[in-house]
Amino acid sequence: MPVNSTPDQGKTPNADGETLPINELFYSLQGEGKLTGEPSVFVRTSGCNLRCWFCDSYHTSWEPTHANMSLDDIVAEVESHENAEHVVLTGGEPLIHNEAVSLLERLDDRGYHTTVETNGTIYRDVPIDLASISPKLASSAPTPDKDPKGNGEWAERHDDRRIDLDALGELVDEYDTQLKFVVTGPDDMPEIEDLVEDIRSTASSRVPDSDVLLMPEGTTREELDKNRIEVAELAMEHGYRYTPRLHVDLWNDAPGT
Ligand SMILES: C[S@@+](CC[C@H](N)C(=O)[O-])C[C@H]1O[C@@H](n2cnc3c(N)ncnc32)[C@H](O)[C@@H]1O
Ligand SMILES: Nc1nc2[nH]cc(C(=O)O)c2c(=O)[nH]1
Ligand code: SF4
Ligand SMILES: [Mg+2]
Repeated sequence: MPVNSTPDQGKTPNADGETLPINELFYSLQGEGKLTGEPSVFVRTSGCNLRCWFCDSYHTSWEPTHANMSLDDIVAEVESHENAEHVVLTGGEPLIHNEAVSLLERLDDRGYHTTVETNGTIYRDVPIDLASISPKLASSAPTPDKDPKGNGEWAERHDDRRIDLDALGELVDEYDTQLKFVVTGPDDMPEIEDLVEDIRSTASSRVPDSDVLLMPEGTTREELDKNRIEVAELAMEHGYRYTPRLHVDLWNDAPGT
């Protein structure tokens, strides 16, 4: 269900009035990370505290669009996809919303496996089966030459906010995790290695190399064709995992996939 309109659309909030701004809700295969290939319902919230220049969900960050949906309606729509045992809460940044907590509790009560796709800047105490954390590197900054909308107005705010070691440490300690880095080229590697070491020093639990995943940057097959082999070879060189972008390989940049 792609949602391109603005609020409410006549939806009735549930008794406690909780709603979430939903950009799209669809059934697909998990395209990224350790659970790649798993049939999953994706719930994509709108709104983000960062502005990566390459954001593949432009209408949740740079120009957010959504309909406010009640949690009842979201859960009902998730349940309508009868073959899915996995739900992926993504965005935008889903953890900026207080109501994400109630949604995850309800999904957990119903026995779903929940993955949360997060940029790792916010920790919340909530039932999450896999915290899929994608910390943002310096190369994600929307500098004037890369800004998809303006002239670099977000670059400084983005850079100030993109890493919060306390939040990363808590996420790693409390949940099963994967650290999924978007790689734009070999120059990203020293920062990834330093950050992984910083997270290891901050967290109490062990962060094995097998929980560190390198994902090529790219929103189309053509873009991925240019860098997937280089990123795969970087993963081999460093002993980290490689993750494809299966949905892009299968369906390119089609919405709702
Ligand atoms: C749109 S984000 C939403 C969740 C959260 N805001 C985050 O960044 O992790 C979902 C996933 O797509 C990744 N992503 C976004 N744009 C990308 C691109 N151009 N190439 C590769 N991965 C991208 C993010 O790093 C994240 O792992
Ligand atoms: N198929 C598919 N897998 C995904 N895994 C993470 C996604 C995301 O946008 O968070 C995503 C997505 O948008 N589509
Ligand atoms: S943090 Fe995630 S949603 Fe926000 S701009 Fe970056 S990739 Fe897009
Ligand atoms: Mg995506």
